[in-house]
Amino acid sequence: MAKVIALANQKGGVGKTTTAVNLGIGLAGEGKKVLLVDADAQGNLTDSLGFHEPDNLSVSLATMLTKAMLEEPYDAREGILYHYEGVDLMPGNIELSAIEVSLVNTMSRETILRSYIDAVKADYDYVLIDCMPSLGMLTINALASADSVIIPVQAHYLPAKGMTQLLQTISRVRRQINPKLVVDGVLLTMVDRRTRFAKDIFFVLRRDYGDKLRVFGTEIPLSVRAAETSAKGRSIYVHDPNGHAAKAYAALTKEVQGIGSERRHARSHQADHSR
Ligand SMILES: Nc1ncnc2c1ncn2[C@@H]1O[C@H](COP(=O)(O)OP(=O)(O)OP(=O)(O)O)[C@@H](O)[C@H]1O
Ligand SMILES: [Mg+2]
Repeated sequence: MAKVIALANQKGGVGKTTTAVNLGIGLAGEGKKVLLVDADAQGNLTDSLGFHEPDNLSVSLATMLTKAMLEEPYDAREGILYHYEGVDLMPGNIELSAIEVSLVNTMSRETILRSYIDAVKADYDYVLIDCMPSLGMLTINALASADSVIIPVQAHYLPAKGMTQLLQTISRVRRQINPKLVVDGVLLTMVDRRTRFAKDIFFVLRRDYGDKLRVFGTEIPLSVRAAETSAKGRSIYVHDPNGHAAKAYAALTKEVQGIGSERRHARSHQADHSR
């Protein structure tokens, strides 16, 4: 059964979509079966993988969520696209903004996306959900569907109120809808080695949120090459395989795979102690 990871931060332009692409394709490169879900009405993830409207998008996440809301039986595999670098994609587009509105007046409005993810996740090792930059209904749905959250943070902005609000939302979803939800960590993105910002942010996160909020050991460097990939419809591993950004995303891929085993390890230790 897949591990479902939401990439979430209501702040825009922090690297959620770029991380979904390059972590997803990184995991596929490690032999994992990966589904990327574009839960953003901007459809950036879909575009970045080279699927442009209106060619391929007669069925999108909005179609599936509409069916789930109507409680109609549907084929959950319908509309899943395949990218040649080895990942599947459930595309998203502007129709998701209408879904965001209609969810508000729907029964089980927080768990509509979960019913879709539950219907497809048996086929995958990882499902990555690329969230939109808001804490609206679709992001709540993504958090309700996920096992864990990765929070990309742009290294040259000090995370202020926004981070507290995001963590509170995550806690609320955990309490009310999805008790298993954990934060895998904060991922520093667009790190410029010529400045100290990344170190300052690390310090502020530690000071304000303590050791409980893990910060990934891997930092994603500021890289023009990484920024170019979205227009090319491919990952950093193909676009600039020997560059810093490709190395960083490969390291992140390893780190993310390690998290599952770390937790299993911790649990089996606990079990040992409780015997
Ligand atoms: N490591 C990087 N170095 C330089 N530019 C980057 C890097 N990662 C992403 N970018 C660029 O920064 C912009 C924002 O990245 P991205 O779209 O991944 O963020 P996002 O959090 O998904 O944004 P949104 O909130 O709008 O969905 C894009 O133009 C992207 O190409
Ligand atoms: Mg995005």
